[in-house]
Amino acid sequence: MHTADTYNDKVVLQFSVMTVVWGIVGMLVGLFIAAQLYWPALNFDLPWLSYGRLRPLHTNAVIFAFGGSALFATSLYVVQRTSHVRLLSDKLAAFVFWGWQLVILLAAITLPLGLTQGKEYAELIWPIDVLIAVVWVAYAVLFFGTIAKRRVKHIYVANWFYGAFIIAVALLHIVNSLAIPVGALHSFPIYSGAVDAMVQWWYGHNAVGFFLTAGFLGMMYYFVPKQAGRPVYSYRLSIVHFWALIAIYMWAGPHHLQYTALPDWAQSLGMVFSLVLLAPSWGGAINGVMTLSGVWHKLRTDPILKFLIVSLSFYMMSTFEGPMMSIKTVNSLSHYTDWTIGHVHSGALGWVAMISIGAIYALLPRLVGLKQMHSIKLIDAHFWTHTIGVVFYIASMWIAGVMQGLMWRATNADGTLTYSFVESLNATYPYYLGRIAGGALVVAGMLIMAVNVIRTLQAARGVVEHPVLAPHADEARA
Ligand code: HEM
Ligand code: HEM
Ligand SMILES: [Cu+2]
Repeated sequence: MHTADTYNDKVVLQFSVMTVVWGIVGMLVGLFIAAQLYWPALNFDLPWLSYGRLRPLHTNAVIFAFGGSALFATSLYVVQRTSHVRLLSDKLAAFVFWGWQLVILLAAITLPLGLTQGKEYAELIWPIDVLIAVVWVAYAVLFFGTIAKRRVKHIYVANWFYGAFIIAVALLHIVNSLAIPVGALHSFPIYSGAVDAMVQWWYGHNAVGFFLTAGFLGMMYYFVPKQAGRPVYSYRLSIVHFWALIAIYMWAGPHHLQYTALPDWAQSLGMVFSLVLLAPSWGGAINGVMTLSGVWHKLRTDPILKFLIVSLSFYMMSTFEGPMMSIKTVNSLSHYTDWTIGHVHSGALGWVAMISIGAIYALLPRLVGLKQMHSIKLIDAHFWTHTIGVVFYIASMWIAGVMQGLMWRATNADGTLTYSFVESLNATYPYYLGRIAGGALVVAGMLIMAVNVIRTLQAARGVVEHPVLAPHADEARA
């Protein structure tokens, strides 16, 4: 068969396998820093094992290596299947894969060495930033080039979300990383003061909105209907919440800077847009969940569907919690506490990780010509281990966070503080132990996944060449 008549599933398989690998690595680092917060001696007095250097290693590994690989794998799979064509270029696909792995490797070296720009989620030094921009542009050309040569008239809604994710991340990365280099390893940002802070959190918040949300909604729009065997609940809703999400996310960034030197009106603006953001977030989640109308019973027997649907309930939870936390009076309690960390991980471990894991379980066997993963029982075991782990993690952080906030603000009749900081820290320790237990369960689940993936790949003989399916006649582009 001519290669143009088949899909390029090699790059999809490469990214799928690396999703599992980087998931394990990134979450192990998360577990390690969680343990450091309980047993500080675990830094072994070595600078490159210190908490301040490993924390950004954790966030970069889970967001950009684990989440990123899942997004690359699924977007490149989905865009081919829904456009009825092979990827624009195999060479470009290989460049995107190896380029991204190089970015991850460089991050894993430089962050423990303490090389950082000091901007959260944008820590990597300027030469790596340049490499990221190059790889990202290649990815954009690959994705949109494939859309351009599609053989169907319309562009499937999943691709809208992936496309928005690709464009927005390019914009965010370039604007927030603008800096003047002084030597190969150091640079100064072109912004300063409150403007720098605002640009950084415009970036940080939209990294959540587009890297950790829009792309994964693309995943939802392909894999939930596929796995349920039902069409998307409402196309009208998908279009409305797409545009609303994109228009509103961009303005909510100041909720990360409540009660700072940022002008008051900007803080209030961030709060208002955050509250409005609830609507399109839930619109999307409801569209995903309602796709199961009529086939709810499948949830009992299909653990992949469980991953996908429970991820949506965590998405709803964190997008309800976020708007609440953006309210200034609530934020004055939650900010600086572990409540924020709980919120982060209900989004990250509940929504992002669970939808990715579900999508990889659905996709990986198909790439190698098998109907399903080696063991459905192991997927179910993973589902329960993960879910219980996440609940442990976030429940610990909620209790710890609210307790910290209340202890820090408690005053005696004479106006002095009731508790010292150390007392609040002591009160937090049991909950840090709870998080370690939850994190260990999540990592254990990932190891179960690794076993299942290895067994599945052993049962197969590498990537199978799948012929490009011809579109329906009434769908085809002239
Ligand atoms: C086994 C699983 C995980 C464990 C044990 C874990 C643990 C941790 C710990 C201990 C911190 C630092 C909290 C602090 O400084 O107080 C952290 C931060 C963070 N983690 Fe995780 N994590 C895990 C999985 C993930 C995943 C899968 C993601 C994303 C997809 C993620 C995203 C983040 C982010 C964004 C932060 C920074 C939060 C902030 O600055 O507010 N984590 N994690
Ligand atoms: C409607 C949607 C959401 C809103 C309005 C929202 C709002 C907020 C607010 C108010 C904070 C606390 C800021 C602070 O006090 O420092 C926060 C932190 C955070 N949220 Fe959300 N959130 C939303 C959804 C999500 C989702 C779905 C995720 C993950 C997938 C997420 C990830 C994060 C992260 C990583 C932080 C910590 C940032 C940092 O300080 O490092 N959020 N969010
Ligand atoms: Cu935000």
